[in-house]
Amino acid sequence: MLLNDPCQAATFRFVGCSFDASSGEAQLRYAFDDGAELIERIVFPEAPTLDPARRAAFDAALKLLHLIAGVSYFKAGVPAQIRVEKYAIDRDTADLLDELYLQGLGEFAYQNKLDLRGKIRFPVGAENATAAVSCGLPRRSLVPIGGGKDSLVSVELLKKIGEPATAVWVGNSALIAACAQATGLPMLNIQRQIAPELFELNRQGAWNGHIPVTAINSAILVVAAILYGFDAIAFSNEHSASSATLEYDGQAINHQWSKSFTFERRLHTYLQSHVAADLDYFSLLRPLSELAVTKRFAHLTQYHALFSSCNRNFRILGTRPADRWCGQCPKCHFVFLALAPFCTKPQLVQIFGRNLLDDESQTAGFDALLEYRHHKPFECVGEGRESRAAMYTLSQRAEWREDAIVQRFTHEILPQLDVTALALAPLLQPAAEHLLPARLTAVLDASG
Ligand SMILES: CC(=O)N[C@H]1[C@@H](OP(=O)(O)OP(=O)(O)OC[C@H]2O[C@@H](n3ccc(=O)[nH]c3=O)[C@H](O)[C@@H]2O)O[C@H](CO)[C@@H](O)[C@@H]1O[C@H](C)C(=O)N[C@@H](C)C(=O)N[C@@H](CCC(=O)O)C(=O)O
Ligand SMILES: Nc1ncnc2c1ncn2[C@@H]1O[C@H](COP(=O)(O)OP(=O)(O)OP(=O)(O)O)[C@@H](O)[C@H]1O
Repeated sequence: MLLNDPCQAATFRFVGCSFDASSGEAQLRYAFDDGAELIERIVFPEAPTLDPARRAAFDAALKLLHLIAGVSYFKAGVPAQIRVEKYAIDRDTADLLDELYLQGLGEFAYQNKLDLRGKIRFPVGAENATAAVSCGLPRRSLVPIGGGKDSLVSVELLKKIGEPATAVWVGNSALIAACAQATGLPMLNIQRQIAPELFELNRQGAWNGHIPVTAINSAILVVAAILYGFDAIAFSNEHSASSATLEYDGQAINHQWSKSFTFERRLHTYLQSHVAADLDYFSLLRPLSELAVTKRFAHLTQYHALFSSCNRNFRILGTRPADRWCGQCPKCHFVFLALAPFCTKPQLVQIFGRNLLDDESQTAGFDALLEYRHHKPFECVGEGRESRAAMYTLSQRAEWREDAIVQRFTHEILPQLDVTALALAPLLQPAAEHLLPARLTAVLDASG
């Protein structure tokens, strides 16, 4: 199949979106210039008949999903012009998208040596919308499950305070399904099929790189919340996700931008004013650092043989690790290091099947986490100060201090650091910022 070269296109078109109530399939259509349509399909299983009170909210949510999910395709060509057909968007919507596309594609632009500043402009064709109204959403939470530790910590916090919740995931990962099953919560699995032509465009050399996938999952779950009736979407994005990966040319580049508090607040406000006034979008773990999360996860032994944070498990096309942890990537390195202060050594080695801290070939990977001679990796890992505090803690423990990577830290890196900045305890204190609805703030006490 030979497709138009998206890098030569003048315009990226949001061609239209639709929802088939009988099959539960949403179709999101895009194109470059007058090229073939790229159609993403998202299937909401056993979709109930839409409550008429929620019709307007559903239509607004579907358009928002169309606009946000377009980032996967837009990035293949990054044309100068954006056209939204079939419906018009207002200033607030355009501002939200301009920021999401610029910041969410920050890593993509940095890696591809592109400067997108001032170049992404969604066209405004409508007056600002009148304020959204409440649409009678029942009081219950959707908890997105990613297969990793964070969402499982959230699940257990919600159970502790008796919040009615459903575990939801996007895509067909068996690993995520097993974690969701183990929560014992009701489950909802939403299928997502990226337009296959995108993979062909990638093979033909289109622009490629990281996209703000949490924003896409968020928009899918907003549609689900309105369709099935949930008034809360409880993500599990920690405080540390707001820190930039690096600074470049005056711009903060954050791999995890769509997990940041900035994006959370932006989407939360937008949804309540433009989609449904009674829908709460927030992260339950926002006050917690990565280390505060791993401390809690260390006690959730029922999930230790099931979870994985290694993103190689979640590829659509590429090869996946045989045994849940590839042991080579930044996520494997970070989660090993961040759990180590809170687990016994045999427990941790059993989870990973090996001791990554006693493997000299992993030195560069751990150096990057410590921000020693490298910048923090482009992955969802904690702040450099968290990794340094965890490593320092291990260097003081008999069971870890002889291990190759820990020994090297002690002899080569530690003498260059200020020991007073390496304490674990301050990093375990909850931060004040969060958007939890009042009924859920009890989890902040339950998480102590
Ligand atoms: C699983 C993964 O990390 N994938 C990234 C990887 O993709 P790769 O080519 O190795 O394989 P596939 O996942 O099979 O994807 C094939 C191509 O499809 C495109 N694509 C995929 C999903 C999507 O939503 N939009 C897409 O455009 C893309 O062109 C793929 O090449 O490398 C890609 C290029 O850097 C990344 O775009 C892939 O990232 C996925 C979108 C993904 O799901 N990544 C998450 C695991 C991830 O990075 N999560 C973040 C959360 C932060 C955030 O929301 O920004 C994290 O954990 O750090
Ligand atoms: N396929 C998915 N479907 C729904 N939600 C997802 C999916 N993948 C990730 N998420 C959610 O996105 C957020 C960020 O994902 P992230 O990978 O950081 O979390 P995690 O998988 O719970 O933990 P870990 O940091 O150990 O990987 C979490 O709330 C997670 O539940």
